[in-house]
Amino acid sequence: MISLKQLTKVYGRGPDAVTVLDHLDVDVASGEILAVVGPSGAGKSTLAQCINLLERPTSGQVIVNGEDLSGLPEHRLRVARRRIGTVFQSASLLSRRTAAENVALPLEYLGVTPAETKARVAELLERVGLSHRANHYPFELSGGQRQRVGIARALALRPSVLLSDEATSGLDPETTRSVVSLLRQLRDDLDLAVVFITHEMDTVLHVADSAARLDRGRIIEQGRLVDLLTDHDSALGRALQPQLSPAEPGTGSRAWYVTYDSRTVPADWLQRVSADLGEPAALLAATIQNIDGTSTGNATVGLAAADAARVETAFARHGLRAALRPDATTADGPSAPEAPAPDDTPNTTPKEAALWV
Ligand SMILES: Nc1ncnc2c1ncn2[C@@H]1O[C@H](COP(=O)(O)OP(=O)(O)OP(=O)(O)O)[C@@H](O)[C@H]1O
Repeated sequence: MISLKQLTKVYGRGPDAVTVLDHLDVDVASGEILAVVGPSGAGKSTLAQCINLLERPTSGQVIVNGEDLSGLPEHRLRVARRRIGTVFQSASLLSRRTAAENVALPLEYLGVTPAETKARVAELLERVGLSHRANHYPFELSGGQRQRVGIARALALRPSVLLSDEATSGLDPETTRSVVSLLRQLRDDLDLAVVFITHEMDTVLHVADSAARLDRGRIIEQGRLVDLLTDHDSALGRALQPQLSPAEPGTGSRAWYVTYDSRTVPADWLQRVSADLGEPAALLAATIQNIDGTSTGNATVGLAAADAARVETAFARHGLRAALRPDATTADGPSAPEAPAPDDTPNTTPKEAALWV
């Protein structure tokens, strides 16, 4: 388990001081994946660096399994850092080392015997499905395979926390899905607490158990994914919904943007709403997914009914929230907030080396 308590990072001093992280409180339990999302400049990279203590927080605590790591002196920090494995964007593998030699790196720094290292590396590569690529160099591996090597390396010292810093950014959707499914598998098999930092909102639905939105250094909303997605008033929940381009509602009909607002929306809600209103309902766009056994999603529905209050009531009766779309041809619902814009992804820095030394 990892807890951040009042975590604060201020760069500069006096009138030049910039508060980049502002009293963050976050808990991630063992066996849980928390996605941290936020627009460019929100403080995601700084948060990642404070979690693995490449940067010292200005104040507040980083507590792993009950021990506060933030105040440790440098010589003890090296050992403490082993509890947090980090996977970076594009894995940052050493190009002159094979996959196996890259995974071995943290073990070599630790002085593990060659025989033990060999056995552990073989076990780790098998866990990430790359035993057959052990002797390949990074340039001989696909992007997804390189990330798997990065994950294996991050797990080498048996951490209880895995920090994924934009680890799927830049990967194609299919590779992202396979990396995400590996992370979920590892979460379960190793009971890891995973902090998954990303600017890719659509990945969050596939990977996370819970999500937090960081904006200008503050956590402005956080919660279990299923709670966020079934709460119409959650801006983060709505931002996490896939955005669709609905079909035209047809002459005489208007388009309604509908979100799941309850955990108990019946599967046949469209027929029910249609029956309640006494008119056919046209499905113009819909995305529905199962999160923790609960159906959530959004839809655009075309209806001829003129009485808006009556339509809203008909949807509300089945646990849905409906609002008229201002323009049926636009892709976003009327109250759907803008998802954070994709932004430049951070580059890895030589500082990372400190994680293995
Ligand atoms: N060493 C530093 N000194 C001063 N300000 C910094 C430093 N590092 C980051 N910042 C500032 O902190 C803020 C957050 O930066 P950070 O890189 O953590 O955001 P981010 O959410 O990761 O953004 P992006 O997704 O674009 O990488 C920015 O305004 C940035 O200019």
